Amino acid sequence: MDLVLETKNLKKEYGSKGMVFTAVDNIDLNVYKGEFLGIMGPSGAGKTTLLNMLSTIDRPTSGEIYYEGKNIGHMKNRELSIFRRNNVGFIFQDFNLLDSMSVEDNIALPLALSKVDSKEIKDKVKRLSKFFGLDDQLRKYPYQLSGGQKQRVAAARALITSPSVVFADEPTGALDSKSSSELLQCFSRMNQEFNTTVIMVTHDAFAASYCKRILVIKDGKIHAKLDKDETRKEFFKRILDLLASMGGGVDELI
Ligand SMILES: Nc1ncnc2c1ncn2[C@@H]1O[C@H](COP(=O)(O)OP(=O)(O)OP(=O)(O)O)[C@@H](O)[C@H]1O
Repeated sequence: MDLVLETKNLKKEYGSKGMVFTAVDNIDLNVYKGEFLGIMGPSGAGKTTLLNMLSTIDRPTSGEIYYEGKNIGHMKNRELSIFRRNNVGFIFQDFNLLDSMSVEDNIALPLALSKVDSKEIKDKVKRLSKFFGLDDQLRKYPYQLSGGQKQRVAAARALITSPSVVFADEPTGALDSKSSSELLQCFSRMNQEFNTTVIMVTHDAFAASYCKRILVIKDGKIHAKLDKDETRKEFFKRILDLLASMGGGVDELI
């Protein structure tokens, strides 16, 4: 399997002398092409801090991050922002769509910013909107969509640059259970059909059960790892069992 993302001794500290708090504590991680990786853990465990460093939004205090073997720590801010635009897709809990733009323009935005040929943009928007069941929504504006539709627009936008990795931070957090299931099925399909690598932070064991592998983070460290080698329902039960066995501080995850 091809290694897409690798970290070595990844650390993030907040504060200054005498008052240092370690949010992510020496994490070593390998993520392979086509993985659907879930990151779980109690509130304050360091999940978002880890995700922000992996997705290049934030820089580590120490340690290394390699994308397809390339150390991104040496990149200057401008180079890093171009790298991010071309290699990383984002899906946030609150969608982050631009209200003044149509669905079509929201999906196309990352390519429009990269000055890609308009025919190529149209073709890609068409293909992805079909995949996400949004063909009839392209002329609408975000306020005219349901939460589930908005999140599928965000997913299409995240995929349009064919990124190495798509990061999703609590993508089902603002959705009802039916929309959550639909979105997670889309994630599984995009993972299978496009071989997209997805890294998703979630509190929700049901959402996590769609992943192929789960890391549970606690106090900034990897506390447990789970690989899916059974049906989704059986995996869901195993996740619940693990979280229950962890006891204090993880009740909120269940
Ligand atoms: N900018 C910051 N300055 C200081 N401390 C921070 C900062 N950002 C995060 N922290 C602390 O780092 C720890 C990890 O935060 P993080 O947001 O990564 O946790 P999380 O696992 O994503 O939590 P949640 O599930 O509640 O979103 C927390 O104790 C938090 O208070």
